[in-house]
Amino acid sequence: MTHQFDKTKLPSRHVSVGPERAPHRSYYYAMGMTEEEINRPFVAIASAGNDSAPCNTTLDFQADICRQGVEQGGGTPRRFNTITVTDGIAMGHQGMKSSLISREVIADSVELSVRGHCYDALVTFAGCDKSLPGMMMAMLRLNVPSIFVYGGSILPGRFHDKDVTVKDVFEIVGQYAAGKCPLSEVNALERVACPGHGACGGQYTANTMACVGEAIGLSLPNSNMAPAPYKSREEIAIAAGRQVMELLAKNIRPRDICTREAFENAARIVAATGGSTNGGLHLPAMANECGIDFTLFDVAEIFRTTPYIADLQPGGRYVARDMYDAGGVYMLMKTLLAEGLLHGDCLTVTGKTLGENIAEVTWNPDQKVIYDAKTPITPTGGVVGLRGSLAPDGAIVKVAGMERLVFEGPAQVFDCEEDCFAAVEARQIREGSVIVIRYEGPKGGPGMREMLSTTAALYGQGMGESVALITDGRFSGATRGFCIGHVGPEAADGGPIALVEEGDIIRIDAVQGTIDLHVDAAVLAERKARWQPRTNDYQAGALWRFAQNVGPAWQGAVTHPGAKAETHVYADI
Ligand SMILES: CC[C@H](C)C(=O)C(=O)O
Ligand SMILES: [Mg+2]
Repeated sequence: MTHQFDKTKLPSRHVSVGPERAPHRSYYYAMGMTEEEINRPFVAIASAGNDSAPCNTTLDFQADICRQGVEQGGGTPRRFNTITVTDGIAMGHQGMKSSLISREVIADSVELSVRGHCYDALVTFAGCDKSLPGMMMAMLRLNVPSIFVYGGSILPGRFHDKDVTVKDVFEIVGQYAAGKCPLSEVNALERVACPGHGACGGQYTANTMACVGEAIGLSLPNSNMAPAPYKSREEIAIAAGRQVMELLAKNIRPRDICTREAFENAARIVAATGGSTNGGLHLPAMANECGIDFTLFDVAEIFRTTPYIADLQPGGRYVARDMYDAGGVYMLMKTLLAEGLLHGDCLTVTGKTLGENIAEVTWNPDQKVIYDAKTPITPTGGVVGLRGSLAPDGAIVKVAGMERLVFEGPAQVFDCEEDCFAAVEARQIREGSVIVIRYEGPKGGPGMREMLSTTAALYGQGMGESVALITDGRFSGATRGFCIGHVGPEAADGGPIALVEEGDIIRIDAVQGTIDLHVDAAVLAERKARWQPRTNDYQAGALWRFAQNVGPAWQGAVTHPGAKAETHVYADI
């Protein structure tokens, strides 16, 4: 329905109302706008569309179509774009240091564009790991009526009669290095693994955060998991435009939706789907935007009591397309709500509660992807938080689909990912080792790299269950094996991980949730006294600036940790 708005009460009055704004209006007339359009609310449509990767290539199309919905609802759409850094292409080299930093840049650039032009509402479109949380962070920071739309997953490729994703390509690199397959096989797979537009096709970071968008209430029900090539994405984009006008009319804002309970719902979905460990970073970062204290430890507490119920890759069998066809996030939430594992009374962008939205979903007993929460794949443990003498500030591990949950072994230590990857390629990693990759934290890297190239190569070599890997860096959503990330305090801050030496015994227990370094306190104190901080290779520019401001991983590795809600709003609303 078309709403009527009193423009003099909206932020956009500063750029469109009164004689002193004649110069501003002349710009709008220059762009072909009518007087009537200038007198309507201005709705920002932020797209992370660009040519960097298939994750982003449909976003501008969807964002353009969203204009129709905004207009139907009585608003004037204003499009703009953000940058992205696409992990699949940034992976395995120094480029990955830009990845997490791009989350902050995306949030900041949406913030600045909305503030600068006094937009009244916001619809965001994103398709890749950091752009999803970056957009949602901006929505929470600005707190104007907003909706988040994911561009959709890629469809799976077919190879030797099996559904494949880019994860398989990362892993075949290890198989090739181990002499287990010819180069022709690698080259054949790389040509078919990604058959078109859309974000990485398993329950990796983009799809995990897309599920979070629905669970936390910032996205329309069952909107995000529709694959990028599906025609229904057009209707979803239009519906988002129309609905944001409803939110503006009803004055429903992201912080009315994203309460602490909503964050708990989102954390449940990460663990229930065996989702990306990045969920343990992005949820605290999003909570920080609205002054809610929801750290890695709060996320871990929810993980501890969440059944693992979605048989999705990388730990399980199915791809994101199958999840959508099975009924999507709302089907998953229906069974969790029935078991009392979700807060049904949280508000969502439909203007109704999560429980009311879920009531409209019928459970599909014929699908095989989503288990009934009464009979889960495993009672807990899609993703697990850890803490102990090696990680007093916590750590995280994905155990979905893993047999072995306790690992003890001698450390093999590397001071950067490249050194470890070279050792993997040269087959110098010893079975039973706990590989340590350090100085890769938020500050130390800087940028807290994801290490899929290394973990997938290990997996591809068949070492997935016979080594463990710990780091103050991160992992991609496609990483599998006993890989522990976000170890804090990070090495650059002189955390215990900086003090580990070759052969030290490390024990990780993902059942108890512990990670310990078995070295005498006196020995550690002596090592600590000798420890010297290092400089990294980035002493200027965006990476340097990030390193100056970034907080610890347990708080989401944000550049303004401990933000207070009241000091952190779009001033004029
Ligand atoms: C395939 C994995 C993807 C590129 C990624 O980085 C993530 O899911 O985090
Ligand atoms: Mg990633």
